[in-house]
Amino acid sequence: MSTPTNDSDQMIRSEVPPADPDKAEILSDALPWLKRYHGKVVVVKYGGNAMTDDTLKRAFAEDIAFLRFAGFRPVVVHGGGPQISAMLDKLDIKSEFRGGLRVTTPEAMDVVRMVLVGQVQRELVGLINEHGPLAVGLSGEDAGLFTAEPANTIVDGEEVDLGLVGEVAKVRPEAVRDLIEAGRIPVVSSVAPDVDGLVHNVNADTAAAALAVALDAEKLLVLTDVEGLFRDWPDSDDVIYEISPEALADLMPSLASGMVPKMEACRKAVDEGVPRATVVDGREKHAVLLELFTNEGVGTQVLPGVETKVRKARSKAVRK
Ligand SMILES: Nc1ncnc2c1ncn2[C@@H]1O[C@H](COP(=O)(O)OP(=O)(O)O)[C@@H](O)[C@H]1O
Ligand SMILES: CC(=O)N[C@@H](CCC(=O)OP(=O)(O)O)C(=O)O
Repeated sequence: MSTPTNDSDQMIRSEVPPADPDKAEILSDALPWLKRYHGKVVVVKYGGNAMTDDTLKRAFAEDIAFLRFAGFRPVVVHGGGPQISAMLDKLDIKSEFRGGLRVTTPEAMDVVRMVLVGQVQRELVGLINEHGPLAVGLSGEDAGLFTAEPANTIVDGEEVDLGLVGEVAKVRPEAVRDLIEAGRIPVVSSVAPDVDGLVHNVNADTAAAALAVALDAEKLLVLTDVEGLFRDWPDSDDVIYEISPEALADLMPSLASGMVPKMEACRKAVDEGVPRATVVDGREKHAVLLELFTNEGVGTQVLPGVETKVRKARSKAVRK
């Protein structure tokens, strides 16, 4: 029997790529953000328009699992406006939006609840749970999480009756806290009963803001399908990237459609103690990681005591 003279003669040689110092740099740049958010609650609102693409949906679920494994305490509040509209169309039930909110009849409310809780929430929970037994779905109806009161909205100076649309009058966040403490990721649908048990349709941005306040979240992160808040929408390509709640309050009357409840939610969250609320473009893959782990803010950030800052949009605003 011959003895090999050199061990390496019997080794399998494979191609190993050289170490890439740029990757180490990216990881090490994340350190300040890991320190800031370690153990902190971050409420992420996932908008219906940013959840229409399967690849983006999977990347979003991956990002949320990543946050959890990185020591954050993520809580997801999801929307589903386009999915509700598609189902209402299929069932031939008319629906219209006023001031960015869906006028909701009792018939439409059944569909809203079915789509949000039974369809959109289930899908998100499933996608997150591909990364471990993490996500648990609940709605404003569970364990008294939200109590709704009828929402009033003024459009063009007139009060509009929105039917079964609710504002969040009260939050009992204990059920969500229990899940967080157990290491789970709560995934919350924005339907909520009023004091008499009548279920209302709550805009998901509004619900996310109320929950962020009640949980003392470090941040409210809102995903949408635009680069951020455009100034003079849709006629300019200026995106506001930093604004105070007071400056935003002045701007509110000039905002349109879905941006109305969204920016009002961010304003209210910061006004009521959440240190920052940010709207980011959910069409960008891994938008959550980019926003939370890099210096480059990718959207519009609402935080106290700042001057309004504007940048040029990467692409022109498109009217939907
Ligand atoms: N000033 C503005 N800046 C950006 N988008 C605006 C503005 N005003 C109205 N919008 C519209 O608001 C939409 C976002 O609201 P919405 O469709 O409700 O989002 P989501 O489904 O993500 O909650 C944008 O796609 C855009 O069409
Ligand atoms: C009152 C109201 O408008 N409720 C919303 C609830 C879903 C939602 O907010 O979804 P997005 O985040 O995708 O817009 C609706 O019926 O469409």
